[in-house]
Amino acid sequence: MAVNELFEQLDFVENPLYEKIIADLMDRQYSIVDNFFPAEEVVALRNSLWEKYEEDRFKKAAIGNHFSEVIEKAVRGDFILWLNEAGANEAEEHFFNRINDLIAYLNKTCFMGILEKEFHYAVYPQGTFYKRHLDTFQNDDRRKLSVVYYLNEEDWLPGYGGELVIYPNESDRKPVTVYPFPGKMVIFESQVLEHEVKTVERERLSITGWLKTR
Ligand SMILES: O=C(O)CCC(=O)C(=O)O
Ligand SMILES: [Fe+2]
Repeated sequence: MAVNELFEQLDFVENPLYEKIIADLMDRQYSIVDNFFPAEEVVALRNSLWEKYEEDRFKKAAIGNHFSEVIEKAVRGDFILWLNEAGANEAEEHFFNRINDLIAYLNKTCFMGILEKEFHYAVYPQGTFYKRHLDTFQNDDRRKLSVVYYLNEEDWLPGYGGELVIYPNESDRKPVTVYPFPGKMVIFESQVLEHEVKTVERERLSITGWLKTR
């Protein structure tokens, strides 16, 4: 039986966007998608972030259990709030629907074995950054794919800083600079690619998360 016939039998619908993400990941361990969600969903998520931020629910992000606050501040300066899928509001529910759809696709087509996920909002106040690191530094080797989704205002400019810089593994490939424009999603292999967030000149908003194996 031809593969396409098999997929038809499994009620499989090929998704060109997901196929591009998969091809990018196989080729260079990261993928950048400019409009993963419709613009109104970005606005809804940004409003949801602000609401919770103003309720004082965000905490200074840590880098593990064994570091002092001083060291942590020299490594990363963002404030985070973990999302709870069970208690998601409407905007977050849309977000999780799309993420779950992507996970189902990855598991079906690539046998990635993603069984868990975790996501947090992040706010980088002016002057903060996140030094070069690997997302598995907390000894969480179940983190397979890192997902970053930017919620900045529509008028975000490159000069505001806060670029994500990804360092490819192959020494012949140059670092990749990603501007955190609203609606942009970056997916990369957590165990492979080091990256950093450059100093921000404006408050920088995002959702960051991980797709995890057992
Ligand atoms: O916000 C970004 O662009 C990356 C964030 C990051 O590297 C992290 O939270 O581990
Ligand atoms: Fe990271």
